[in-house]
Amino acid sequence: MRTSVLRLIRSRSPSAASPRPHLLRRPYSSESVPERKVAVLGAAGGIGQPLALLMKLNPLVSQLALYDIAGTPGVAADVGHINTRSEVAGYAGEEQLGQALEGSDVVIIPAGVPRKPGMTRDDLFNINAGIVKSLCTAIAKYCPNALVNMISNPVNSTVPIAAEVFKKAGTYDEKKLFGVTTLDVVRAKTFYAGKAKVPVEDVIVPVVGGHAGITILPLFSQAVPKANLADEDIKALTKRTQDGGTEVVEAKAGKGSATLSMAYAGALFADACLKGLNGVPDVVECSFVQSSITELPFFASKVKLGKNGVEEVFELGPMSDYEKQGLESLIPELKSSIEKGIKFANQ
Ligand SMILES: NC(=O)C1=CN([C@@H]2O[C@H](COP(=O)(O)OP(=O)(O)OC[C@H]3O[C@@H](n4cnc5c(N)ncnc54)[C@H](O)[C@@H]3O)[C@@H](O)[C@H]2O)C=CC1
Ligand SMILES: O=C([O-])CC(=O)C(=O)O
Repeated sequence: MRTSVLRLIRSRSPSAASPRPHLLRRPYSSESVPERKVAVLGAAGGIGQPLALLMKLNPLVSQLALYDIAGTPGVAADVGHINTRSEVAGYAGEEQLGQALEGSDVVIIPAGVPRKPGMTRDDLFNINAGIVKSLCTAIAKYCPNALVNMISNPVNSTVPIAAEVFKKAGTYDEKKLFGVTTLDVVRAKTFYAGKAKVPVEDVIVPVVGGHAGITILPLFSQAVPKANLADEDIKALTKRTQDGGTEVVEAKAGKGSATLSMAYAGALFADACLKGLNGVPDVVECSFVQSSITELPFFASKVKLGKNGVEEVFELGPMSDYEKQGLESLIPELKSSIEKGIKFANQ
C-alpha cells in the first residue's frame, strides 16, 4: 500500500526522475506513530476553539473530531486547512454525537457554561452537571475505552458525576477518567518562576487536592529549582494560584473565564495522555483522579500515565506545616463537592 502510494507520488512529481527523499517523507505516517482519534466536546466554545487548534498541531493525533451543539462545521473547516497529519471533522447536534465519539482514544470535555464575576465554580453546577451527565452517557455507549479529560466545571463534582454515569453503564475504569487540573500547575509554575526569578521552563511544582479555591493546593515546598522564598511569599503564591481562575474571570469582566491558557493546559494534558497510550515511559502529570492517597475517593496528585491510562497515583510526599494545614482545610469542601456530584448522578 505504502509502496504504491509512494510510486504514485513519484510518478506525479516533476522531479520523479531523481526524487528527493525528504520531500516524500511523511514523518508522522502511521508507520512511526500509532493512529489516535481525539474528540473535543464543546469544540466551538472559548476553550474548544483554541484547543482544537492545538490538538490539530499535535503530531500524535491522526483524527480530530470536533463536536458541539452548533458551530463546529465552521471550526472544523477552518482548523482542517492546517498542514498537519490529522484529519478533522465537525459534528453538530446530538444526533451526530455518536459519530464524533466512535473510535476515540481520548475525549476532551470543555462543554458547559463559564463563570461570570461574583460566581463560584459551584454556581455552574446546575447547568454543567446535566451537560456532563448526558455527554458521559454517550461516551459509555460509543467509546467506553477512551481516556476522558474533564475540563467542565466544577471539576470537583463533574468527575464524580462521570464516574457514576460510567458505573451505571458498566463501563467505569478508574484508570481512564481524569479531571484536568493542569491549569493550576501552569499558573503555579508561572507565578513561582516570576518570584524566584528562574526560567519557567525549568520549574516543576506539584499541585494537589481539587480544582476550586482552597481545594487547589500547590506544594511549593517541593518546587524545583529550589529558591529560598520567605513564608509570606509562599503564602502569596499559594493564594494567587488558588485564585488564578477568579483573576481571569474578573479581568474578562463578564466575558467568561480562562480560555487560552486553559486550551494550552488542556493540550498539554491530552498530549501526556497520548504519550502514555503510545508507551512513552515516565509520563507524569498532576490530575484529579480516583485515589486512595487520602480519605477522599477522588484527589488530584501526580499521576503516571501509561498504555491503559493511570499507571500509578503518587503519594503527596513531604509537605511543609503550611501545606499540611492547607490539606486539612480543603478536605471538607472537596468531600462535599464530590458527594454533591455522586448524589446528582444517582438521582
Ligand atoms: N478545568 C479547568 O481548569 C477549567 C475549566 N473551565 C470550564 O470549562 C467550561 C467551558 O468554558 P468556555 O469554553 O470558556 O465556555 P464557552 O461558553 O465559551 O464554551 C462552552 C461550549 O460548550 C458548548 N456546549 C454547551 N452544552 C453542550 C453540550 N451539551 N454538548 C456539547 N457542547 C456543549 C457550548 O455550545 C459552547 O460552545 C466551563 O465550565 C468552564 O468553567 C474553564 C477554564 C479552566
Ligand atoms: O475560574 C474558572 O471559572 C475557570 C477555571 O476553572 C480556571 O480558570 O481555573
